[in-house]
This record gives sequence, C-alpha cells and structure tokens, in this order.
Amino acid sequence: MASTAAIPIIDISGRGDEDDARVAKELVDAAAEHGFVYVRNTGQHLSFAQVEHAFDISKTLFRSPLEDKQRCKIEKNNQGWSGMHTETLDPKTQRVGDFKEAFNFGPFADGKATQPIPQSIEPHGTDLATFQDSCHNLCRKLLLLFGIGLGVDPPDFFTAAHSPDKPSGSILRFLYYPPPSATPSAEEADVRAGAHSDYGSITLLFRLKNQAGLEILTRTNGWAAVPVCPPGTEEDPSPPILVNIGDLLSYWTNELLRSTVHRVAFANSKTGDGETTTDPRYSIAYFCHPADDTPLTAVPSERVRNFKSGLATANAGNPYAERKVLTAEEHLKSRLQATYLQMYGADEHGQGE
Ligand SMILES: O=C(O)CCC(=O)C(=O)O
Ligand SMILES: [Fe+2]
Repeated sequence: MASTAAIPIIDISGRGDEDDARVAKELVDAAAEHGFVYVRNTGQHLSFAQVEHAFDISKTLFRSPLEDKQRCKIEKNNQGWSGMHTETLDPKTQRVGDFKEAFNFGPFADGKATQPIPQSIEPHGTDLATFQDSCHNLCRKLLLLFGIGLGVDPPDFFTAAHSPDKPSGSILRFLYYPPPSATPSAEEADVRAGAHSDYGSITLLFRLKNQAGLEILTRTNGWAAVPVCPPGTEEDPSPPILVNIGDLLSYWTNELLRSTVHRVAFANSKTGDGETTTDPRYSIAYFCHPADDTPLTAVPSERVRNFKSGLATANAGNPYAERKVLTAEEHLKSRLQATYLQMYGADEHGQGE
C-alpha cells in the first residue's frame, strides 16, 4: 500500500496585497518541495455546480456510442478522443497502453467547439467554454501568485505570457478509467495511467470523492497516494483542486519549481484513506500552456537566476547560457510524440500528457 503524500492545502481566496504575499510564499514553497499543491475550492473561481456539471457532461460523453467517439479521434493538434490503450504515458515501463479513455478539448469560439465533438454533448458547448475559461483564469491567478512569490519583476511576467486571446497548447481534458471488472486483462503490474510528468505550465486536476488512484513519485523514489479529500477538507462542498507544476514552468524557472512524476494506479482496489479504485473513475484536467509564440527566455527574478538545481550544478554554471531559447510551442511539440505511438510512429521520442 502506498504511503500518503504530505501535500499542503492552500486557500487563495483572500484579498489584498498582504494575503497575496503570504499565499504566494506558501504556493512557491509547496511547488518547490512537492511540485503539487491542493487549492481549496471555495467556489470563488469555479462554482461547485460548475464542477459537478462538467463531470455530468463527461459521463455523457464517454457513454456515447463508440462510432460517435471514433469520429472525433485525437489528431496531431492534440485535440479529440483517445480510446483504451491509445496513449502510453510511460512507454519504457508499460506492457500495454493506459487503461483509460480521454477527450481533449481545444479552443471554443462563441460557445462552439472548433473540433468534432460527439453529438450527445453538443448542447453543452457554452458550459464547456465557460468551464475552460474559468480554469484558465484560475491558472492566471496562480501564475501571478508564483510571480509574486518568486520576486519576478514584473510579477505578472508569467500571467502576461498566458493571454487567453492567443493560440496556445492549453487543453481541457476529460478522463474516464473503466472499472477493473471491465478490464479483466489487466495484470498486477499494470497501471491506469503510466508514470509521467505534465508538459505545460500548470495543471488543474478535478477529481470525485472516493475515486482514488493518483500517486506521486517521492524524492526517495517511492509512490505516495494523493487523496481526493486530504485531512481537513472532508466536509468541504467540493474537493480541493489539485495543482501541479508542468515541465515547461519547471524548465522556465531553472527547476526551482518541480515538475513531479505521477501516475494513476489500480492500487489493488484500496489505498490508505479508504478511497477505492474498484469503481469507474472520472477526472478532469486543465493543462495550461503559454501562448505558442512565447520565448522561454530567462525569468527576471534573482531567486530563479541564482537557483542551482541538481542538473544546473552538474552542468556547472547558468543553464540559461547553455540553452537554446525555445518557444512554448517548440517545447510542447518536443514532448508530445512518444505517448501516441501509433499516431507518430514508434521511433520518435518525447513524453506524456
Ligand atoms: O486522472 C488523474 O487523476 C491524473 C491524470 C493525469 O495525470 C494526466 O492526464 O496528465
Ligand atoms: Fe498528469
């Protein structure tokens, strides 16, 4: 049985500069230590009803006829449906692809998807667009707090790079993991989603009570469970939103902010806190990315500049001086390829989201 991760729970709903400075420090500390942080859902950025409704739409989507989902198959633009075993987040270790289905939504225009979506969810375009916007706004608020906490000058440096009006790799993703009873071919070593780190700046993850399975890789190379409702939040109307740092923001901050490897395990049906994995599992992720044309130049922060990660020390000196400056789009493309083995061919390598 996996141990439980000690990820801090932070309330960002305070107002005023003093609250912001305190919360910003807590966020940076959590992101530097764990790469993950729980943000209490107070209904301020996303209403409880909005989150619940998004899960309802997700259930409708995955129950759609197979032909309807197949018509929306995932494309190289990273938008669309991927079926069971299509994505392999950890190709070096996994025997078969992930035991999950996923649907990636790109941008909406005037409440309408700009990609094929199953007929069953067409009436919900406006709600999905609003949910996606709310996620992006919350991410921009978090990015501002990271800017403040890291002493970036100007503090909205990251936020400005995530304009909602420019094309970007940001994706709203619905995930469905069938119950183990529907996947009898699963073997003991199999996982619902392979070990990986996310590619973007930050990810928001929404989960449902009692649907366990997410685990993070600890500094000592063990797996620790990430409960949906950590102690103190059990009575909240909606579980906290789990936020994690992606590879791009880690790269951009000289690895001061950690991008932590995680996976979704079958966990032999029980984890430490009584959450089961015997049921079907639904989760919703929002992968936030900077605008495609954002150059990942040095972050104007003393603290980031002076931070020496293990890697930077091994390379001796400032890694910025040795790196070619990538754009956000180049960074994403370099990471997408290896997880969709069929779409890209098995020879090209990247990693998973
Ligand atoms: O379903 C989950 O809890 C995690 C999913 C995930 O890590 C991902 O899609 O990147
Ligand atoms: Fe992930």
